[in-house]
Amino acid sequence: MRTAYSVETVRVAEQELMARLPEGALMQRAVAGLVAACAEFLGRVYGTRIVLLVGSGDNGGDALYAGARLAKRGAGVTAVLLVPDRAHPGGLAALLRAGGRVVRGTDAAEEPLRRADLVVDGIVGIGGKGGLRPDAAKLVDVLGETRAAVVAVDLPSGVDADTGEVRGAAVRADLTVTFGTHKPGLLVDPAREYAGSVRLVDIGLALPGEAELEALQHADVAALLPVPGAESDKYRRGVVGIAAGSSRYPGAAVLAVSGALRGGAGAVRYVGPAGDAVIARFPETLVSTGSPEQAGRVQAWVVGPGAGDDGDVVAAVLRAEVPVLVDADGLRLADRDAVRARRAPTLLTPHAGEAAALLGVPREEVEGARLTSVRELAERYRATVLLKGSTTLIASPGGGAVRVNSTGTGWLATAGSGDVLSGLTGSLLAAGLDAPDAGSVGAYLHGLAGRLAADGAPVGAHDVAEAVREAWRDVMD
Ligand SMILES: NC(=O)C1=CN([C@@H]2O[C@H](COP(=O)(O)OP(=O)(O)OC[C@H]3O[C@@H](n4cnc5c(N)ncnc54)[C@H](O)[C@@H]3O)[C@@H](O)[C@H]2O)[C@@H](O)CC1
Ligand SMILES: [K+]
Repeated sequence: MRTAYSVETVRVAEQELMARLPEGALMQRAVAGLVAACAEFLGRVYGTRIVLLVGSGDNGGDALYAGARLAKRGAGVTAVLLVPDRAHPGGLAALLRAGGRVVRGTDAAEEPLRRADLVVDGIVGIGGKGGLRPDAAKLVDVLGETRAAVVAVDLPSGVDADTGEVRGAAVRADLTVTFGTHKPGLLVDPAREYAGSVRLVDIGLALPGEAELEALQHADVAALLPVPGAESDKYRRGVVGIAAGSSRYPGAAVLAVSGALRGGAGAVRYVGPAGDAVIARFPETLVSTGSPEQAGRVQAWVVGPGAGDDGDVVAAVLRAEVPVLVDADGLRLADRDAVRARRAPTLLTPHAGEAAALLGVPREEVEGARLTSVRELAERYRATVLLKGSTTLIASPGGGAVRVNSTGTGWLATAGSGDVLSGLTGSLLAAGLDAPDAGSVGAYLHGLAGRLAADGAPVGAHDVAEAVREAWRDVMD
């Protein structure tokens, strides 16, 4: 499991560790990792031109000490001091001793930046408050006009470490070298995109059990996937009910069923007006035309994909005392109080546009503040919420770690892809996974399937559904 901790938690852990170590030792651990990453990034240090962007805190101190070590290895190092009289004194002295040079202010930065092989961004780290100040923002603009490679220290300056929000100018890094733990912003868009690839340097922080964010890895998913035992029959493996599709959108039903068949449940029931289309494609589906109550036993329901305006079906499914996944049209039709009153788990799976409609805010607001939005929705609906997107987030009511999925690919932004995810995830619910696990395992497999199916070329949703089995095998390998 990859985890990320909030700034507040990092600060506490740092204090505890610093109290036990000689002064400056922690920073030197961070610096050693930063130097190694820069050297590896450059390939060869001797003769390269490196520019340090140095703010007024310890983030700038890291950059200065790293610059000093790189200068000793033969790099030409220039530090741009944003606030010259507040640059880290020890770091600055070390750089000057090692033969580095210093320029002051943004205007003087232009020429060295244009000639740099590598820029080290030490403007601000976890001490950053609000958007970058005007002189720092100007420096970031100047940097943006150059083609230099950028290594960010701890975080790309200008992104919000705790939320992943980016308000105004921020450094776009090729590599971020982060210390002690990932910060939430490094795993959540839009900030994640500014970080480039991320390298974690262990500085020995002791972190608490519960993280702010958790990202499942292959081994975590493998441990959660339902595997039939010798005693299994279809009911023990779980039966998932799909109430989806309409005469106008029969395809949504077919795709949701295609996802459900690959999610590990023992059988798939379909209820709705698209039964003929479903049975033609998947004859193993148990199809009925009545209401969800009459469909027979299920261990979980999926409702909403392509449902059009059939609010009665959504209401009927919400009355069922089994886990329910609500997607697409179902989100619009679901009564909030009915969702809040449910005793069995509910999983809502909006994309940013649907989440925005539920929250009554513009879509851009959800896209810019994904973590805040998903938490807010989970509280308002007292349900687990899976917010789809380039970094899918899964939050449950009452706080606790938010799951983040990073297997996704831009190729998944294709019609019907969400229907496959809802069927797949509903099947995992029926197989007995709890809502956060079903959501995060579903998103993981779906993202991986999307990557495997796409392999660098466009895909349709049915390709993604078909690749779920390959993704499953890949995880179990
Ligand atoms: N505390 C520790 O034990 C360690 C800290 N380390 C480094 O220290 C950093 C944290 O250092 P600090 O607490 O000094 O904080 P930072 O250096 O991240 O930022 C604080 C400084 O930036 C300025 N600032 C704040 N918001 C700004 C904004 N929006 N625009 C421009 N300037 C802004 C403040 O005036 C302050 O001087 C970490 O990110 C990491 O790089 C590492 O050396 C590892 C050890
Ligand atoms: K930084």
